[in-house]
Order: sequence, then structure tokens, then C-alpha cells
Amino acid sequence: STTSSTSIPADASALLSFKSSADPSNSNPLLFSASISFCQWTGVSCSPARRVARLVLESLALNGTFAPSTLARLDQLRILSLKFNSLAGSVPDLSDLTNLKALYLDHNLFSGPFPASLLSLHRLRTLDLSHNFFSGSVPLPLTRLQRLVVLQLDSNAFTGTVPPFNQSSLKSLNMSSNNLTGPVPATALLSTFGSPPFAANPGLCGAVVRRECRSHLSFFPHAATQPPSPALPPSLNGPRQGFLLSQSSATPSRSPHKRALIAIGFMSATIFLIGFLTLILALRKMKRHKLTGHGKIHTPEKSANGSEQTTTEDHEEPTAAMIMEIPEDKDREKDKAKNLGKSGCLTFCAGEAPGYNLEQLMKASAEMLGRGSVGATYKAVLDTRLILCVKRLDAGRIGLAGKEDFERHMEAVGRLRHPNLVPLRAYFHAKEERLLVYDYQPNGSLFSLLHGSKSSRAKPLHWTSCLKIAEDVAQGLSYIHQASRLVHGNIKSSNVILGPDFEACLADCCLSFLLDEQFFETDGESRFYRAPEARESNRRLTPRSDIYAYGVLLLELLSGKSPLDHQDLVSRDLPAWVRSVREEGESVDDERLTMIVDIAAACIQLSPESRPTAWQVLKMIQEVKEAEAGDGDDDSDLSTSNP
Ligand SMILES: Nc1ncnc2c1ncn2[C@@H]1O[C@H](COP(=O)(O)OP(=O)(O)OP(=O)(O)O)[C@@H](O)[C@H]1O
Repeated sequence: STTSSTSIPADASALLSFKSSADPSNSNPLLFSASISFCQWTGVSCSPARRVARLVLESLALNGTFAPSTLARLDQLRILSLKFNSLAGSVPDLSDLTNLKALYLDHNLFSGPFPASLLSLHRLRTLDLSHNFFSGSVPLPLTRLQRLVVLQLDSNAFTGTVPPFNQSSLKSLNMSSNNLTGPVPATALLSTFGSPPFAANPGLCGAVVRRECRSHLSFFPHAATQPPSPALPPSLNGPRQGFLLSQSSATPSRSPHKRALIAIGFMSATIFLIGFLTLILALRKMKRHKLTGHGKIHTPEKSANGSEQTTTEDHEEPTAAMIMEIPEDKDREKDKAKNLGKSGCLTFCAGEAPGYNLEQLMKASAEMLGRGSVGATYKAVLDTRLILCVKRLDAGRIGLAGKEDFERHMEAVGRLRHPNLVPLRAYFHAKEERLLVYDYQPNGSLFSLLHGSKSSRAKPLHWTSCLKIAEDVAQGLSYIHQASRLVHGNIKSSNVILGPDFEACLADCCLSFLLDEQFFETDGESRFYRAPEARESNRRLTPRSDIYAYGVLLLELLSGKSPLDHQDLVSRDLPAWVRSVREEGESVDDERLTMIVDIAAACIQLSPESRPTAWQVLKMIQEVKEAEAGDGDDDSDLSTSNP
């Protein structure tokens, strides 16, 4: 083997360099101890030529980075596993590891695009990048790795389309829980796998996943790659229905067999969804008005006055939509919208292609969903039938007045992309107007699900649904904290929105910081979620105050009780209380219930330092979920169109 000038074997020096960046706080002092030969170091196995052939460093709490030119120098490496650590940042160039057969980087905090250097590793048989924060597209050249047997990309933030995998070597594929979109290519291999590898990707469609490619998919950024969809028939023209009903014959060239398959799959999913939604709708006693197309996002002459700015959402009827004011003089209003449309441009986030312009947005049919601390929120239906969620900020309440500061903040927020976050698609800033444009999420908020109708939904959600929502929110939060170092600042059940597959997504990310400090709500429902140290000022919101809010939310989820009803939590025997309010006779393992309640209790510790990090919370929830998975009890209040 080659040696460095200090006579340390080159492989040993590569390992030591890796350790210094991967474990900056030296929490594993015995790892790579100099007193023994490097071939006997923890996790190291050498070839007869004393070159590192296998390196397995799992669950060692490595919380630094994977530095370039460290392990990449171990060119005889066959197996590399760094799974179950907290390594962050991007994966360095590993193209020199030409002998690598198995690479496990799963369950870490890696982010950035798919590591391109892996595409040249032609001997790779197993590649596991799951449970990280990788984003961007899944590269097409992966289909050319002819020896690949296992490919795990699940639980990341990958976007774009599924490559047409068809290599006969591939026996196990998992791309679930990402944000992939468009039709799944119906190759022989992917058709054999069916839908499981693609679960929890709300934007995927096609025969493989047995979901019709519907018009609402065009809300996603990669819609351009999908086949064009014909317009909705007039009978399905209502904005709400666009989400619930499919279009007929989106792909006329399909074979009768495929069509029958899709029809059966889609009909059962639709019946299931309609049944579920009918139930939810009944529970909420929702009095949603159908828009006539005359309501607009109304731009008043002046900024709203103080009385208009208070939170008016009625939590007894939280989803009862308020129809937008219909302008007295429609033409004058239209002109104003046009002028505003010409006065500036929407800035689209994360490099996404503009799919509409400000003028179209201002002319959209709009329905007010509610008014929160920073402004009013609307469901907007564009002429093109695209449905968006538009937040119109109250000029008088925004502290981040300067255009540059505002834009810098929104740019950072707009870069966030994760399946459990409602993405900010675009924003607009003019002298008196600030708009934020998000994806519209069709299935209401967790608040409505839990408290929509006090009489009929008096009991908490099913245990499996609680775990799923708790994990989804922890995923989103841990992504915000780790990938961006931002703070959500307003976690509460009305800011947890249910996406098309009933996945829980955090909304209103990082907006509390826009508020002028004097308008930071010290009353209103947000205050129940606010950590003691951050009650008075939005400048004191931190990742630890997000965790406090998460703890309150978790108790709300488990108990079905609004935080208003559990304010004196600290003095209670929490597990006993949660057990007492949950349904009698429910078959929840006592130990697991206590484990989850203990997580909530750790989160609401008064001292911020004693609270766990979002990542630790996520790991703990996943442990409970994994223990639960063995039981096979998957009744749930949440339905998805995935089998
Ligand atoms: N992207 C979205 N899709 C669908 N509904 C949404 C979306 N974002 C927010 N909502 C819903 O719109 C309503 C109003 O939201 P808004 O954020 O204005 O008020 P809030 O959440 O009560 O208050 P806050 O400003 O403190 O977050 C809420 O019921 C919320 O659940």
C-alpha cells in the first residue's frame, strides 16, 4: 500500500481525515485509536494487501460532514456504510471508489442534489440514500447501472419524474415519500413492482401507480413533462371538484386492458376518497359556497385598518369559507388588477419556471380561507383552472419593510422543498402590496380534522393516523432546521395542512418573522403553542421554541383536545391523562403510548436546552412507528389513494 510522508499508511490517514470532519466534537474518542493497527479499528476490515475493503460506521452519532478527499481515497473499498448517523451537507465526489459494491448513506442529514459521482460506480449493487434531505431530480443515468440490485431513495425531497428503470438486475426499489411527479414509466420492470415503491409521492400518476393523470398535476413544477390533459368538462368546472374527480380519457391511446385496470383502481380510490371526504365534510358541517367566478383578490385602496387585521377565523367553524368581497364596480376593479399586474412581476422561487403572471393572479376567482396574523389567505382559481393558495400580507403589520430584506427572507423560504412542507412557489413585493403564492392543499387542516365538529368528532384520531401525522410534521420540521437553519415560528394545528394523499404538510413557514414586533400575537390560539421564552417577542423564536410548539401539537393530536384544554400540562401525569381521553377499548400498546407522550413531555420542557432537537424527535417517533409496524394494525382515519 502507498504511504504518506509521515509514514502513516495512506488508508489510515484517509480514515483519520474523515473522522476529524465527521465527528468534530470527538464524541467517539475510541474510534480510530492510534494505538492499534488501522485494520483493527472499529468498523474497518482490510484486504490481504492491508487496504481498507470494508468500512461500517453505523449509529455512531457522527454529526459533522463527509469531507471531500477523505474516504474517496480508499480505492479498494467494497462496502461503505455510514447509516444512522447525523452527517449533514452534501456527499463528496466518490468517483474514485471504482470497486464499491454497496453504499449505505441512509438515515442521515445529507442534502443537496443526487451525488452525481455515484453514477460512474459501475460495480454498485446496493445504493441506499433513504431518509435524508436529498433534493432535485433522480438522474436518468441510474438506469444504466447494470449491476444495481437494491436502490433505496425513499424519504428524501426528490422532485421531477421517475426514470424508466428497466435493468434486469434490479430486485428492490423504493422511491416512496418524495415529491416526484408525472406518470411513472410503465417499463416491464416498474410494472412488475407496481405502486409500493412510489407511495407517498402525491404528484405521481399513471398505470403503474394506478392513479389517473389528472389536471391538478399541472400545479407541480415538472408538469411540463406530462402529456397534455384536455380541459375539464363543464359539469366538473367547480374549483373544488377539480381535485376530487378525474378527467375522462386523458390518454386516448391506452389499451383497453390498461384502461380497465386504471378505471378499477381509480374508481376504488375515488369511492374511498369520496366516502372519506363526505365523512370529513359532514363532520366539519362545512358550509362552503361555490364560487360564481366574480370574487377576486380584492385590493383595497388603503392597507387594512386595525380592526380588520385581527384574527377572525372562527375555530368552531374553521373551514367555513368566506366569499371574497364582490366589488361594487367590477370594471374599475378589473382595471386596478390589470394595472397592478403591469406594475411588477411575480418572483418564482427555487428556479421554477413561471407558470402564470401577476395579472392572471389578480384576476383569479378567489375565496377567503381565513385571516391570520400576517394577513388574509385565499384559495385562488386562475383562468387556466390552476388552483393556488395566495396570502396577502397586511402592509401595516409587516416589520420587514425594506424590499431587499423581504426578498432575501422569501428567497430563503422559497428554497425549502420537502414533501411535508407547503412549498412557497412565488412572491410579489410592491409599495403597498405583498403576496405569497403557495400550492393549494385540498384536504383542510389538522385543526379541522381534530376539532372540525366538536359533537361528531369528540374522540381523538386513530393511533396509526396520530403516528403518521406526528412523523410527517417532525420530518418537515427537521428539514427546516437542518437543511436551511430557518425556524418555522408558528407551528399549530391550523398550520398543518393535509395534502392530496392526506400527508401532513407544514404551512406558513417562517412568516412570524415578517411581523412587526408590536403585532406579535400575545393572544389568539398561537399563544398556547408558544414556548415560555418566546411569548413576548418574535425575535426570540428559535428551533427550540419550534420544538415546544411541536410538543403541544403532539399532545393535541394524541388527546384530540385543543391546547386550550391542556394548559396546565406540566403538573399532570401526562400518559394517564392521554389514556383517559383516548377511546376506551382501543388497542394501543401502553408502552408505546407512554413513549410518544414522553416525547411530547420532553418537547414542552420549560428550559429550551432540555428539549430534544427536531431530528431526535423524528428518530424517536420512527422508533415507535417501527415497533408498531410489526403489529400490522393499520386502521387509520386518513386514507390515501395508494394501496
Ligand atoms: N396552502 C394552503 N392550502 C389550503 N389551505 C390553507 C393553506 N394555507 C393555509 N390554509 C388554511 O387557510 C386558513 C387561513 O390560514 P392563515 O394562515 O391565514 O391563518 P391561521 O393559520 O389561522 O393563522 P396564522 O397567520 O397564525 O398562521 C387556515 O384554515 C389554514 O388551514
